[in-house]
Amino acid sequence: MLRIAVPNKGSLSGAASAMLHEAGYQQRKESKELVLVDPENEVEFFYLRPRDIAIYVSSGRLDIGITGRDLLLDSGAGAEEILPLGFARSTFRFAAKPGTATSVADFGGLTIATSYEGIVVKYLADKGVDASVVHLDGAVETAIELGVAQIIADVVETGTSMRNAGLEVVDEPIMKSEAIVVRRNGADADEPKVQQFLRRLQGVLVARTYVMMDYDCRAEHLERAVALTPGLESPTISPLHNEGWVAVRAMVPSREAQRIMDDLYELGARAILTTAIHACRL
Ligand SMILES: Nc1ncnc2c1ncn2[C@@H]1O[C@H](COP(=O)(O)OP(=O)(O)OP(=O)(O)O)[C@@H](O)[C@H]1O
Ligand SMILES: O=P(O)(O)OC[C@H]1O[C@H](OP(=O)(O)OP(=O)(O)O)[C@H](O)[C@@H]1O
Ligand SMILES: [Mg+2]
Repeated sequence: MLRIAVPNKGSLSGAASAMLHEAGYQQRKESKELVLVDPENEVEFFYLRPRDIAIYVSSGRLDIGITGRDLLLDSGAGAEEILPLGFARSTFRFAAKPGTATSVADFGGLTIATSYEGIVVKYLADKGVDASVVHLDGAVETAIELGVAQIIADVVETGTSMRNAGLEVVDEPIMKSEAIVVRRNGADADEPKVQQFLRRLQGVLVARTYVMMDYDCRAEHLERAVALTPGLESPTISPLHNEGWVAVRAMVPSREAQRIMDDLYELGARAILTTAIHACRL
């Protein structure tokens, strides 16, 4: 049985379970369940704190896990990213009251509050900046108002929390994060059960970002139409009963679907349809 760590709380938890469910796996029905066995798929899910997941996976007790890229880096655990999952996207940034600092080089002698001490200490060391770091569990934005620190380093998604605390970001983002799949450093990359799990998640990612497009067009416009809808490998072309017309079928990125439909219509294509993809293996 493949043993997989899934976030039990926080920003990653709901989206990770939703993605696993879309990939055909059973998921727990209530948040107090700690372990769930899915015998049909030969998988066992362990619901763990997102921060602990890279540590469990690096110990070799669990085969793979879903966590955040920032949490993996912060843990310093011997685990590596094998698939980005496209949700819980954020940046990790420094912020301060306006006028405190314009770059990391100004942080010398100051105190920085963060829940991600591992990332911050390493970053400051790489930059050769001598600042103190104080660890807080959350609501880090308030640390400056309460005098615990002059700088914070925290997750920024929309920037609302920082703005509400009257802070502005300082310097470039330390890193970009999103949910990822991790496994132990150096573990066998070709393990069939792991490969099958990754293919299922990749199938969900593709189903979420592509739609299937069908349309009819005159044969003389085919090359221009295909340039608009090249598909992933190459579009399917079928003859229509009406001579001189063909039917085309190709996957297109959902974000571009409406623009492509407009362009195809301009080209003379008709009966242009898009349908959702529920699952796929590429
Ligand atoms: N507002 C957010 N938007 C996107 N990702 C976020 C956000 N807040 C936290 N994350 C991501 O979630 C992961 C941290 O999860 P964790 O459960 O430890 O904290 P949390 O989501 O802030 O939950 P809580 O504060 O309720 O414990 C990190 O990968 C982080 O980048
Ligand atoms: O840029 P924003 O869209 O405002 O999102 C970022 C905020 O979201 C998270 O906080 P959370 O609500 O999890 O509280 P916490 O700080 O206690 O973890 C994170 O720690 C930031 O504070
Ligand atoms: Mg939080």
